[in-house]
Amino acid sequence: MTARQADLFEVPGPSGLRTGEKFLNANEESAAIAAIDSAGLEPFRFQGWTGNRRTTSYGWRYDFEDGGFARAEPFPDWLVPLRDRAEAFAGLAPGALVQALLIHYPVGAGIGWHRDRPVFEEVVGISLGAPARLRLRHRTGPRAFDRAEQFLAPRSVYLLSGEVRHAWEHGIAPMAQPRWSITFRALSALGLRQTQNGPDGDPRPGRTG
Ligand SMILES: O=C(O)CCC(=O)C(=O)O
Ligand SMILES: [Fe+2]
Repeated sequence: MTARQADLFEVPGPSGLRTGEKFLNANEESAAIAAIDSAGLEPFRFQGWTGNRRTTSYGWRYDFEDGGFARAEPFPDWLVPLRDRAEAFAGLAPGALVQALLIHYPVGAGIGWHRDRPVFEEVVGISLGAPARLRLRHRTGPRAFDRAEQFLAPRSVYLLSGEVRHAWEHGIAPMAQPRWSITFRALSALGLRQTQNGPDGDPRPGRTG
């Protein structure tokens, strides 16, 4: 897949946001949901608080309990072709998306306002199951925000880069139907430094994922 396909388009709002519908077909979506469901996801934990969504990471993981950034299990085989397609969609070099996060949002779960951690640069998400709205906001004053919203069709892909990734926050309101997502991330310059100078002297993250 390339970014030049007819069903990919630039969306209005903050720059750096791009979406593509029909990134997966219905069979691929079912297979991906089944693979996520059997991947041993665990409730997301943040400083003693437990969220409703369930997650697991590959390649690298960011531990929100201890603030640590560490190697995780390598990508499972089923994820590698999706990672390759996500890189092509985003115009990234093969192997750039070194981290994958699987999320299952049961009914009533969402994700609060946040920016992804600064160890990461480009973020490429695949949306599965219920249609969702990616809410976006950018602070313009002490209590004022610019707001935007991006509809995420099932089986679609989105890229967060540049302005929307760095200057805007994103979140998804709790939903009435279950949703699953696959988020791939590239390392930022900070992430590359941290992975080069880790406590165990790890070299740069492997290019095989
Ligand atoms: O489920 C999604 O598509 C968004 C996930 C997300 O924003 C994150 O994990 O940082
Ligand atoms: Fe995020």
